[in-house]
Amino acid sequence: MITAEALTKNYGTKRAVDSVSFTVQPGKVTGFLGPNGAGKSTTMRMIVGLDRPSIGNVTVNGRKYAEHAAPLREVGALLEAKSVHKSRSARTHLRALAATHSIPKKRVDDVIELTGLEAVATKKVGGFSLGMGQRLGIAVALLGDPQTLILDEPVNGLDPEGVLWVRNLARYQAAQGKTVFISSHLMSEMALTADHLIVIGRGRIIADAPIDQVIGGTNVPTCRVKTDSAEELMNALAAQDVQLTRLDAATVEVAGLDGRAIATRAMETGIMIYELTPVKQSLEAAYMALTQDEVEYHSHVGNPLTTANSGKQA
Ligand SMILES: Nc1ncnc2c1ncn2[C@@H]1O[C@H](COP(=O)(O)OP(=O)(O)OP(=O)(O)O)[C@@H](O)[C@H]1O
Repeated sequence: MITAEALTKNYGTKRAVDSVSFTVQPGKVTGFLGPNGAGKSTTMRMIVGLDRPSIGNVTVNGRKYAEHAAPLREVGALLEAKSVHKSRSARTHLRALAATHSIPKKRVDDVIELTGLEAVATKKVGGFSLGMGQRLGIAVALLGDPQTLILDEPVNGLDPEGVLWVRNLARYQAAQGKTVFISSHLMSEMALTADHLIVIGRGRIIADAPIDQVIGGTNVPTCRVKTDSAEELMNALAAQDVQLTRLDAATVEVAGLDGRAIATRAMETGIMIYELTPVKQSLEAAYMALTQDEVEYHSHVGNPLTTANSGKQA
């Protein structure tokens, strides 16, 4: 179990993590989500003692990371900053780490096989692709067969087979009763992997709940409607709190009204609709709704077909 209490990190005048308290439970995969710069990596780095909290504290199974006699056996971590000698081979790197914890060479061979690194195990790490580097980082995390796994963006750079493998690995480890804490920006993948989510924005926790609750909590009724009069339908449905998105010539997505309300309005205005399909809320949509006020680094290319709170067609 990971326990954070009023955990805070200041970098100069910047408060990267702002008094966060949470527990990450064993036997579950806990996803750690948040916009760029929200404080995910800083939090993870504090868990494994790579950054010192300015205020508060964080423990793994009741102790600070540095107080564990054999930290690699207690906590396996894949973090962004890698301290790998680029001229070393993957196998040499893993063996050197294993030697610090009296981990047998056999375990090194096992994690090389487990992470699909056999073919490049003797190659210099400096020449590794992004995905191979990630696999090596995961191999390091698994080396001590730890009770707790902390993976910061583990699927970054992995091919589809690798992404699936990380998902299965995380699920398997949790099923074994281990604590698994994963950050990711890939919502579709997180939806398939996590049981529980902690969402952070500008250094503060904005959600800490089972994934179904996070998705359901921001649920806005949404339907896809097919009609030959899309523009007229959008005009008829336009209202505060209704978001209308023209998906194609004959399809409008309506968020904020249920099927009955849409059908009633269409009938009142003499618009024929020939399909009305409820859309299940996605984790991505729930995440966007949760974090819309927390994003520091906005992109400015929107969907030109989306009109919020307006019935105008783009
Ligand atoms: N060593 C540092 N010195 C100064 N500021 C830092 C340092 N590390 C992180 N920060 C700042 O702290 C904030 C949180 O950064 P952090 O890397 O934890 O975010 P994140 O949620 O992991 O973001 P991303 O999704 O982009 O990886 C950011 O504003 C970042 O610029």
